[in-house]
Amino acid sequence: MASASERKPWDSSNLRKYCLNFEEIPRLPFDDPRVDELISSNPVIIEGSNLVKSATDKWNLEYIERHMGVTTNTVYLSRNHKFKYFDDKKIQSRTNPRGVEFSPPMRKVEMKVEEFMKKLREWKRGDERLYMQQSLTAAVGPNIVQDFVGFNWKWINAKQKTHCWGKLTSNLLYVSMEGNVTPCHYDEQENFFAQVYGYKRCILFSPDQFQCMYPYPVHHPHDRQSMVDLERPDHTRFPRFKDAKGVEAVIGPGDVLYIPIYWWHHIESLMRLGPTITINFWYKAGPTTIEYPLKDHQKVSIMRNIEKMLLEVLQDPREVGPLLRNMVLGRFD
Ligand SMILES: O=C(O)C(=O)C[C@H](CCCc1ccccc1)C(=O)O
Ligand SMILES: [Zn+2]
Repeated sequence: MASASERKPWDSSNLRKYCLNFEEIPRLPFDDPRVDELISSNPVIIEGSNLVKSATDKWNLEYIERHMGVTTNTVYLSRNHKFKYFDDKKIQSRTNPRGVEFSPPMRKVEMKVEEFMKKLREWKRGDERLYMQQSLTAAVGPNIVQDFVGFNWKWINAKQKTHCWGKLTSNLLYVSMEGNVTPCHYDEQENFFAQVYGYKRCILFSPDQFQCMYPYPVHHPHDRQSMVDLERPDHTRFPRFKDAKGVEAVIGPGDVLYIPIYWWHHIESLMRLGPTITINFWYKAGPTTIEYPLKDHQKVSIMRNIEKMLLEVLQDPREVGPLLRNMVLGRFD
């Protein structure tokens, strides 16, 4: 019988079941030269970087509650376990004059950290689930500022330089309930995803899986999210999804997952294993050198620009699909 320290902290009963099988994301020590060979076009879990050691050593919910400071924090509430992000600027935008109906799947409230933690402690089945997603700024308490200052900036600044990324735009602090799911989406920034407390399962798909992932239209509030429900995929509407090839890993305290720009990612806090705390490091993309053949993420960016331009000229989002269909059907086969 493995001792408590060697016993695996989780097993398959903590993971949600999906119809796809996934390859494992490689795990490498931070000083392994293969890390830099993988970065910028492949995900990789980097071990032993001590990137957020000042946090993994001390942070838990009690510490966050005591030191988060007096400002309110952004908390999402969902009636189910899915926290499907939506861009509220796209709900009643001028290019959506007829208000194509959209019912947000979750709601956003500003909460003091004490209130958030109280709701977490008193949560019972049937209550709305909570997910705090707060940008780490100087407004947090002095202890957390101190821990932030103590991150391994030497290591991550060197990574930013080696890979010619743009500036660090934000560090988001995620405090999630067990079992919460962030459905599959991509971001337009490079991401070092540092796990501080608890375990998260991360399922990633490359940008070249675009045809299998069926993203919402760019003008839709769920822009950048996949329309496919990983738990109950509609194989009639999304026939190519069954061919999607994903990679996955469960990350724990001290692990840093590199999520390359434009890579699809689904993130779940393991079930029945308690709350999770993560800090992300979002970087602007580096300069785009145009070399042929174009990379798949560059084609995603081109498709996004075409949809944006069409919306600008057509104005009515309902005309974008028909025009694109008329333009390609039977003409480029
Ligand atoms: O760090 C990342 O990129 C993640 O996706 C982390 C994810 C929460 C992200 C919430 C969100 C989704 C879409 C747009 C902006 C924000 C998690 O850890 O649950
Ligand atoms: Zn994301």
